[in-house]
Amino acid sequence: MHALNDVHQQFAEYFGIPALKPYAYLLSKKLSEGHICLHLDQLTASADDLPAYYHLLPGGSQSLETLPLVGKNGDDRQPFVLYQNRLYLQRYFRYETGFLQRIRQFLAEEQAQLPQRLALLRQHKAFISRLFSNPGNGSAGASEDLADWPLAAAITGILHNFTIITGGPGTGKTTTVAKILSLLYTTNPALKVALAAPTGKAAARMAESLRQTTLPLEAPILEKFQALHPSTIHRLLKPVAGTHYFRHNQQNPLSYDVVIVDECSMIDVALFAKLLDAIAPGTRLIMLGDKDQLASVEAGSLFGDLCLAQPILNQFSAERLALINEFIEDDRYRLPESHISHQHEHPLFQHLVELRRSHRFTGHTGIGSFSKAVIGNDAAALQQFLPPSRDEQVVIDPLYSNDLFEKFIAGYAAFITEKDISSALKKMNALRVLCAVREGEQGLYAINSRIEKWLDSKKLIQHTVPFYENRPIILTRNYYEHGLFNGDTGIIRANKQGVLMAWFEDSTGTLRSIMPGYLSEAETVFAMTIHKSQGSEFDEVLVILPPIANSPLLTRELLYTAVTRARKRVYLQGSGETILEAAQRVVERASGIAARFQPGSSTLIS
Ligand SMILES: Nc1ncnc2c1ncn2[C@@H]1O[C@H](COP(=O)(O)OP(=O)(O)OP(=O)(O)O)[C@@H](O)[C@H]1O
Repeated sequence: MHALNDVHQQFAEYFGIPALKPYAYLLSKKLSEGHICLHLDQLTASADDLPAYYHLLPGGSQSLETLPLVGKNGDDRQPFVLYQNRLYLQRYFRYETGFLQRIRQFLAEEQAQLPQRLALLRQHKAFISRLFSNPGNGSAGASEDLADWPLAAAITGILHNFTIITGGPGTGKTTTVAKILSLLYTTNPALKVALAAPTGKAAARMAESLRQTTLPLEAPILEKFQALHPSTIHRLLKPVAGTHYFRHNQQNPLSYDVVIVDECSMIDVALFAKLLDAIAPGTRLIMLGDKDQLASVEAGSLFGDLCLAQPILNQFSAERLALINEFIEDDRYRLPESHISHQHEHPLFQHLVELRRSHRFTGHTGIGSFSKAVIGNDAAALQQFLPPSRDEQVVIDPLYSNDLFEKFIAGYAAFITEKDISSALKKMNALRVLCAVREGEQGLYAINSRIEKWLDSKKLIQHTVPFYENRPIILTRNYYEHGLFNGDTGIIRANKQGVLMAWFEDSTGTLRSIMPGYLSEAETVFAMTIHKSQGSEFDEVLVILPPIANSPLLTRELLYTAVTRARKRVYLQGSGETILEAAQRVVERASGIAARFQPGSSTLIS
């Protein structure tokens, strides 16, 4: 008898079926690593994770079908489901199936609307051409892809009920949404629009950038933009207290005409399934995100999976390409014919557009080039940034210089010495230290405490009580009762009565305070994990990588996400070797999304 000191083993043993145990063990392990299922045709690779006392079935994965507790199509209510050579837990299979079914419903529902929407587009041709008259001078990278992808994305969003717009930082996703909304508001001033994102910060950022639009719009439309209210996905769906359910679901869908969801790469499979469930397929759903970013901490990388479900992005039928080009007056920005595809069978064909020109990172140096080199695993380009590089925006420090660290954290004095709380919050969010891991010398806990000690030594803080004055905090769970959400950042400051309170800004920029004692789950946020930094941006970041070679945690997505949090400058403490290794390491999360979307494959369970 082996000691049950491993949760995956406990899970495997629970079902008491010897032949099932190794599969249950591997599945449990995969789920803990963010996969939705276990790929049975990749078992040889996973078998290394199996303890020596478990043995896979000699007859291969086919023999799994004969085992009790393994259902074949999800309808037989067994704890495990075997489908298209993937083993799922029933719950995850249902989420994945529900997600795919719902997308199919959106795609089916929009068909009847297309002729009318096409007519609407043509009717407003002058307006659209004016909005898109300037595709900008952003950096398209080495390929110099000048095509006006934002216009292609906008036309996609206007024609369809289901649209995905993916792109790196500053590629114009929000601006494109502003343009889509401008047209939709023009044609229907009573349009009901919901803006949501997985974190309050990301939702607020999207709303703020929509409100600050510089598009040449008429006053009534600008007023509509001012009235847009962002919310987290949780708040939009209205959680039922004490359960995992939401008040909005298939029986009680949200009553909006358009739902826009940003930072979709952060949404896990369960929340994605519930979100789609709560949106009636007659609604226009526009999902924004960066397919190259880290996936959710929980299971699933559905946004990335959807983006990768088709082998080539930005392909259109000849007819659609010609339609888009009708709106582009300048020949240089027209979509070239090389983007015509005759393979129209994929259900997501023409529903997904990748924006490729960054308006934030222009030119060929700095954060834009570095992040492209990370995503492209371009070792030669990455090497250019290693010392003695003198790049203005990307500074790599393999020696973990104390001087650099202290100079960076000295920047925190700006918010600490700022009297006005709103301004202090803004200054606090102008820079951030990002850690790849929580434990160890370069981990979150040690770095936060090192920063606190240094600031204490400079008399900038007095770290005598847990909620000391000027402690920056991040919430690690939702506090619905206080309208505060996981990922919200605040600051401890005294109120007029001299009582130390936690201060937060809501999505409209209004300050609110709460007794810190209510916030049982809050962490110090001089430094935060790269995972938690998703959905936020800072002028400057200091990324601290652990000095260990071959860490499975250091992946391309992690490094890319960290670097692209910075708007102006990124400092990276870590060796060149660690950076090159991270750029090489891609973690693909197992799911059935791409396979179940293949033409001819049945998405639906029988
Ligand atoms: N066609 C354009 N020409 C010039 N500037 C543009 C254009 N489109 C967007 N921008 C500017 O580029 C910046 C980034 O645009 P936007 O916020 O829409 O990008 P995003 O992809 O949503 O970025 P984020 O990664 O922050 O979500 C904004 O300042 C915006 O005004």
